[in-house]
Parts: sequence; structure tokens; C-alpha cells
Amino acid sequence: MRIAIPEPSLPIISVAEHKSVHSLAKALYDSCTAEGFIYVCDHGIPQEVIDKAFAISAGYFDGELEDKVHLSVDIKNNTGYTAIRQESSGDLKELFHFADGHWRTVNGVKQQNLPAALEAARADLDTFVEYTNALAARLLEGLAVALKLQSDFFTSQHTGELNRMRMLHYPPVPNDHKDLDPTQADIRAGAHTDYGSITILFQHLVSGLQVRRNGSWVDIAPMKGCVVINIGDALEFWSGGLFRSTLHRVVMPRSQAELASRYSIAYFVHPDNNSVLDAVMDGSNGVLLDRFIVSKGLPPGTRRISGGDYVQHRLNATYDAVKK
Ligand SMILES: O=C(O)CCC(=O)C(=O)O
Ligand SMILES: [Fe+2]
Repeated sequence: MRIAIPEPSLPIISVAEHKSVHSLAKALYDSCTAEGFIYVCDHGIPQEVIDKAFAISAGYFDGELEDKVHLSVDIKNNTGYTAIRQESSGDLKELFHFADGHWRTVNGVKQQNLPAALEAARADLDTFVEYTNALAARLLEGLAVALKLQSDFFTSQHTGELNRMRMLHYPPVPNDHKDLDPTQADIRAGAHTDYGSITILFQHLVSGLQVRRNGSWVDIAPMKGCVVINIGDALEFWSGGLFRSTLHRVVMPRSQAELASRYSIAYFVHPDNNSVLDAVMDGSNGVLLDRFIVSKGLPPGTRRISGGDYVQHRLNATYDAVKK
């Protein structure tokens, strides 16, 4: 009997297989121009480092309520705790943003204060961030070469100062979905694109992530040994629209297994404060820049956007409801 093995829903790239940056660039080019979503395996982040990060995250979210919420989101620094439905999208998720501690100290800024559950695990979180930054650097080099740029074009403008590790918890949903607010549409994470350059996404066990493809939603199940990489809006712009930043979401449970808590970790690779977002591949004489500015709600007529201003602008939009 032949057993049908389901096709993976995304292309798979093994980083270790590509010894040279040119070979990696070639592999990245097709997926990034098509949809910008890829499973990446043999990525160099040890499984025990990932398992540890998930254990820390579960310990934090399941811990004492007071410890969990007392360092609430700091929109300016993009750090801290965001509660369920706190974002303007009303998502049924809670999250904690952890900044790369290396940068926070090097720049003379005091390290990010952490809740006790995370403070106790600071060294392990730093290790996770270090490995993930190393993967980000390899991918950014590959992406620069794929665009026929110098291999350090992106890494020199993504030193990690605005990168954030986002620990996510989607709380369990009751079988009848009854305790949910009937006045609001329920979604674990509403359809969105990521605003940074690339996102490195670690999914734990529970599925629910979907990506928009040809007018339908396609499931991107957790795959052991793989992370999901996706292109964000900043890199779509930088590449003159060549690389694609695609809509994705996390749906409400469709099975018994999905009713459980869902944990994931998204690592957002953001352009540096002083980088300048510039459509390097753009042959459109500014038309693309204008379209980007309008679509992201930036002041019309903006001619130069620094990475710092851009990230802040997107953050303000995300937390609009909080400020009002
Ligand atoms: O939890 C997930 O799988 C996706 C999270 C996500 O898309 C995000 O936080 O931007
Ligand atoms: Fe996302």
C-alpha cells in the first residue's frame, strides 16, 4: 500500500546545505519573490535552546498574575507585556517583548527590567537571542546577495538594536467558545503583515497559523526542526516590491487539540534606528515610495524614513487603542 505523504505547505530550505552565501541567495530568491514564507531547517539553533525558551515562556504566562502584568507594554521601547485584546486588532493573545540585552547595555541604556519569572531566566533568553541573531545575519546576507547587493548591505543596517523576541501565548478556548465576548469577532491573531525586515517564527505544538495564498488561507503547521521565516513590509519596500510580505493570521481552534494553549515565539528583525529605508531596487521614480507611505499611513510627501521612525510609526498604529 502506498502511503500518501502530504506536501509541505511551504518550500523548505536547509541553511547548512548552503555552504556559500551565493548558494543560499539562490535558494532564498524564488521563495521570497513568490510569497516570502519559508520553512528553514538545519538553522544552527540547538533544539534544547528552543525548548528552554518555550519552557520559560510557559512558566512566565502561567505564573503569578501580578508578576506577569506589572511590566506592561512600553510603546516607545517596544518592550514588556501586552494583554489579551490590548492591541487595536483585538487579538485573543498575550505577549511579552524582550529586547536584545547586548544592545541595551552597549548603548549605555539600562537593561530592560523583567518580571521575576523572566529575570531568573535572563541568561537563557540572551542565549536564545544570540543564536537567533546569528541565523538572522546569515539570512540577511543571503537576501542582500539575492538582490545583487553587497553581502553586508542589510547586516550593517540591522545590528539588532531594535530586534525583539516576542513570546506569545494564545490562551485555551472553552469548547463552546462561550466565555468569549459576543460583541467582538474572535481571532487568535487577525490577518496582518509584519512590519520589520524578517521574522523568525518558532511554533510549539498547536497549529492555527495560516498564510494567504491565491485568495485562500493555507495552514502552516509546526514542523519539528524547522522555523518559519517570513519577509516583512520593510524588506518588501527595500527590495522595490520584489520580495513579498504576505498576510498571515492565527485562527480559532478547529479541533480538540487546538483548544489548548498555543505558544509561539516570533523574533522580529528590525532595521536600525539610523538606517534609511530606501527602495534600492526601485525603478519607479518615487512612485513606489509614495505608495508605501500612503499604505502604511505615514505623512504624505515623506521623502526619507529612518528605520527608527518607521518602526515607531507602526508600533503607534498597533497600540492606537491603548493611547486613546
Ligand atoms: O503565533 C504565530 O504563529 C504567529 C505570530 C505572528 O504572526 C506575529 O506575532 O506577528
Ligand atoms: Fe506576524
